[in-house]
Amino acid sequence: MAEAIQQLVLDVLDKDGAINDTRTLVLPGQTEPASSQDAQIIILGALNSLSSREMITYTTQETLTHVLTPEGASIALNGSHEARVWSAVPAKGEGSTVTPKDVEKLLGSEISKVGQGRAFKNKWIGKEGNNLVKLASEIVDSTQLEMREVDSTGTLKTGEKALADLRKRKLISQRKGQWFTVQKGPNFSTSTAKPETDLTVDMLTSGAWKTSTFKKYNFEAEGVPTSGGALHPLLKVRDEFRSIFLEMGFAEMPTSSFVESGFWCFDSLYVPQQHPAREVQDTFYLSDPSTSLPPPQEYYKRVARVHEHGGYGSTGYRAPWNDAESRKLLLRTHTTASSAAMLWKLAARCRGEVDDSKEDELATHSGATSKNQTQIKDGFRPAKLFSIDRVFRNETMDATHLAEFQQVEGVVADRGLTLADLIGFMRVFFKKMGIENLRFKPAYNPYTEPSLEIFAFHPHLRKWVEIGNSGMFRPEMLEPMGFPKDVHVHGWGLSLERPTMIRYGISNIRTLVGHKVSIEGVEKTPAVRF
Ligand SMILES: N[C@@H](Cc1ccccc1)C(=O)O
Repeated sequence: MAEAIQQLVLDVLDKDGAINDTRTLVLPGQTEPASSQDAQIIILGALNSLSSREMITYTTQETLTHVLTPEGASIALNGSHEARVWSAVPAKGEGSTVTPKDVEKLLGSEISKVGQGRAFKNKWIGKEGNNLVKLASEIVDSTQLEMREVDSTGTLKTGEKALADLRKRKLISQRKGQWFTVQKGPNFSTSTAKPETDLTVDMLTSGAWKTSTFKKYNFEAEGVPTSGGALHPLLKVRDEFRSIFLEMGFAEMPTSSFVESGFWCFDSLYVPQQHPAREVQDTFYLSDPSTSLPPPQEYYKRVARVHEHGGYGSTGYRAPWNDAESRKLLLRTHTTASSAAMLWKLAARCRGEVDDSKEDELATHSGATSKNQTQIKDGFRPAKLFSIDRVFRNETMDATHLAEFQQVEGVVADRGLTLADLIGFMRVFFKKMGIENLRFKPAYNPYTEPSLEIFAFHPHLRKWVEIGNSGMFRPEMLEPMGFPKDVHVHGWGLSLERPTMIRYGISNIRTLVGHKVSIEGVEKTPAVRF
């Protein structure tokens, strides 16, 4: 129906250019003019639809007209009650006689009663004995004329007072109406086909897009309000760690490669080749390519020797060395793999491989302080290095474990460092994170001795939670690199996820993966500090 009306409006506009005279619109499939409330709603809907596509413009006028009541309609047809009474009465001296009773019989009691009253008042009829007689030889039935005028024009020339009178007599009633002035719009066309809203694959393949009309963008429309972007909590906490490192004089290590060799991830760190952490259940190995480029040969030989036979005051593992194990490619299980590679580069001066007069890339990564730079001996320069990057472990995922996570790691290389330096350093470092209550527990790492697990008291959880792992790197690791005996390196590592979860009140580590966290975890949860 709506479509048909749209078509009707367009066709009329096409012929006339505009509809600005009053037209009676006969709805398709109907014979009566559209007068009902329903019809008005249908027409309005059709006009709105066309104008939203800018095919037409229209304005609406409210109209107030009058229609005849059934009684009014009968008067328009047969005359007023008084005129009918007058017609039924003979003129004077006509011979025949008519009594009021006769009129009542003829016209019914209602018409005869009201009609006689008015006809008497108008002096149209009078009484002669018991009989009624005409007093006027001719009359003008103004009520019937008024009814006919209202019927054809909806109003009366004589004005509102006369209309009010007829309404009171219940001969006419008011009717509200609407009419529309419709004009062609900028997109006028005689076709009601809806414009396309999407450019589809089908349209592209069939070529239909060439002839299709497309719905215009409505730039006035107010879009869905977007919430502002937010930094991922891991990024925020990473920034915090990074600032702490930088203000403590650390330099950031390059850690771009996720893929490492067994050599750098384990062997260089004096992790025995039979260590369970190297099993497939704990480490992801690459199948293609599966073998790394050969590591630096001299260093490699020294590492293999210390593992198999010992040296530097150590007995070694006394287990056969496997070249293939060392060359395996894997996803790094800790960023300590990068630390090892950086320390090996740092030791280049000690091995006499770097000409001191030349500036090399190490200068930018050494993080050396000016005080320490005066201590140059054996070519060694102290260094403070850090990294924050992704590591991978073949773990079963649960609320606190992921197969990949971010590791925050620092190493400090200097002469004469002791365990007290490490512990003191940890206190300063974590204090900057707002974590003051620390405990250290002896632990084991193949590459550090002594090793310490770091615990902090969590005031909300009301318990000690492990926040990191640390230790003094072993001579079996440092001396093959070429560091002199009195150079010590301490290091520590922690996950970025754990402090982030504590800070943002996130109980499931999986929430930290993906974009949901910005809505669920961060915006709704106030930051919790230790
Ligand atoms: N690699 C250790 C962290 C660590 C780094 C350096 C020294 C000691 C420990 C870990 O993954 O937990």
